[in-house]
Amino acid sequence: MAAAAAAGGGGEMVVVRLPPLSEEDPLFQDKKRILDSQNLSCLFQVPISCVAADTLKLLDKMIQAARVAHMDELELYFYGDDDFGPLSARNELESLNLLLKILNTLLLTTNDDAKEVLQILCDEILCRLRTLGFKDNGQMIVQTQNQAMEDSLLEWGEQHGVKTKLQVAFFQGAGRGMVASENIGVGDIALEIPESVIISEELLCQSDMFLALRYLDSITTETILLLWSIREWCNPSSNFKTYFEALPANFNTGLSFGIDALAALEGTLLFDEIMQARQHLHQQYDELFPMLCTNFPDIFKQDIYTWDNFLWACELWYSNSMMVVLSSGKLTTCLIPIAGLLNHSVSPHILNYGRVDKATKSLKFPLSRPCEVGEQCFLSYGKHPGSHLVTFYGFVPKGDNPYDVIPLDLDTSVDEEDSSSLSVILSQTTHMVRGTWLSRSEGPPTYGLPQRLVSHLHAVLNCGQNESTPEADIKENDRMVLETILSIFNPMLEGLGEPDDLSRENAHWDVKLALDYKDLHRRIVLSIVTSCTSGLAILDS
Ligand SMILES: C[S@@+](CC[C@H](N)C(=O)[O-])C[C@H]1O[C@@H](n2cnc3c(N)ncnc32)[C@H](O)[C@@H]1O
Repeated sequence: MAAAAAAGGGGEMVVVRLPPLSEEDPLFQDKKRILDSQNLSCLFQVPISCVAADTLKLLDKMIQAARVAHMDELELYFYGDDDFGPLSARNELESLNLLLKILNTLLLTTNDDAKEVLQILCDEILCRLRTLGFKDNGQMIVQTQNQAMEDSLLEWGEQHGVKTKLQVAFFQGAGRGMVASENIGVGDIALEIPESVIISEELLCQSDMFLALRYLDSITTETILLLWSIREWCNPSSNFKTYFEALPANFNTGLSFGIDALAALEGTLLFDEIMQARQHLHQQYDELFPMLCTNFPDIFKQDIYTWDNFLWACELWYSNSMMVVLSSGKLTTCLIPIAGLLNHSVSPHILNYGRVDKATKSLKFPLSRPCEVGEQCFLSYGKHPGSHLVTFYGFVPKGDNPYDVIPLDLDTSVDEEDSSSLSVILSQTTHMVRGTWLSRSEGPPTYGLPQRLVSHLHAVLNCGQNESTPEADIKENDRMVLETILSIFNPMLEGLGEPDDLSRENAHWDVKLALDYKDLHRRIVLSIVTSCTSGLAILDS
């Protein structure tokens, strides 16, 4: 989707054209409906003589259109008709960066008068990008620590062609992270890693392990890579010795939770997620060992391929790997020395990365929002809910995570004599909630709850209504919906019990993390209960 743009009629207008919505996008129809309902198109004519305030009003419209274009499924689900955004930090970053790219391209080709108005737009976008995440830095406290390992890793990287504007620092509760060693602007490359130091299956191809196992159907290349990394970790003459030496001895993810932490999670979905993941890994280990040690004793030494080392490698790959398109065009899971020191944020600096530049044969990490000297530079690990981050990464991120949702398994058995619009609502069977503090509306008709969920319950509870429905009936219908939601979430809240601050102070890392996650879960459930209760109070008043 290339951005098209041109200078318009007689030099009086600048035409800013957003890429049209793709019909291939599964959300195309929904996005088009929203754009139409907001009277937005992909084409904006900015008068060159516009006063600054009018120019900024036009920019607001452009940003709204870009937000809709970048909506994902979750944002669409929680979208309310009168919600113009911002929808999430990710969406905002994508939208503002798209516009900046289009405007910067226009700046290269337009005349001086047009440049002035374009510059006003660019400056405003940069200003908005600067405000998107100031909170991150203050929330992580820098610690002073011996960083000999990290210094060696950076030196090794430099010798192998790594270029960086970042350095390593230690943060309480997050281990190592990377901070900007100079001011880094939007679009600047914070880190550049040569493909030759990326650990991927392409590196593995020539190894004795790969040659021995490649014909075994039951073992995937990813598993061989994981087994290879265990051996390299223990190999003092590995080409990646400096990288493996600088890795943590323990990853402390949910996969290593002890019995007390698991007990603390009872009543949450995370308990099931961790148990299933652990069971899967145990099963995988039991299928591989001791079989491989018996069949390939020269390659698989028993003392190296222990369950503990296997779990360490699984945690390494889950918490440190990235999906990258290599110069060969292959999309594959990789370990990337030095880039693996970047921590995650829901409002990251680096959002778009993951394709090796064929010209330079390097993987570049450009900034989507500026990072000032001394500020921690964050990456996005992806659109993950807290439960996934605890299980596979071992932390709950700070700030509002829009992917923290509670799925609802609603009984949708209703009479089939419904109208077509009703069937559309009912066919949407996957419903969910998230913290209602993320919602912009509190009162009727949705009371801070997702519009799609409320419409679904209206349909299921047979409270079809239209413009001529008397107010008393509308209120009664709303009451039924709110009471139904309360009947789901009140028992959930009771099941979660009270927060337990005392036992947390001296608790082990895993119990603390489990309790942090439970607090988050409780906060979401409580917000639903509170919104429903306030809604019922509004209906009573
Ligand atoms: C790719 S590594 C990042 C470097 C890591 N901090 C280290 O010291 O090696 C991913 C791990 O960093 C930690 N981490 C990343 N982002 C974090 C955050 N926002 N808060 C707390 N810990 C974080 C988690 O332990 C996660 O498993």
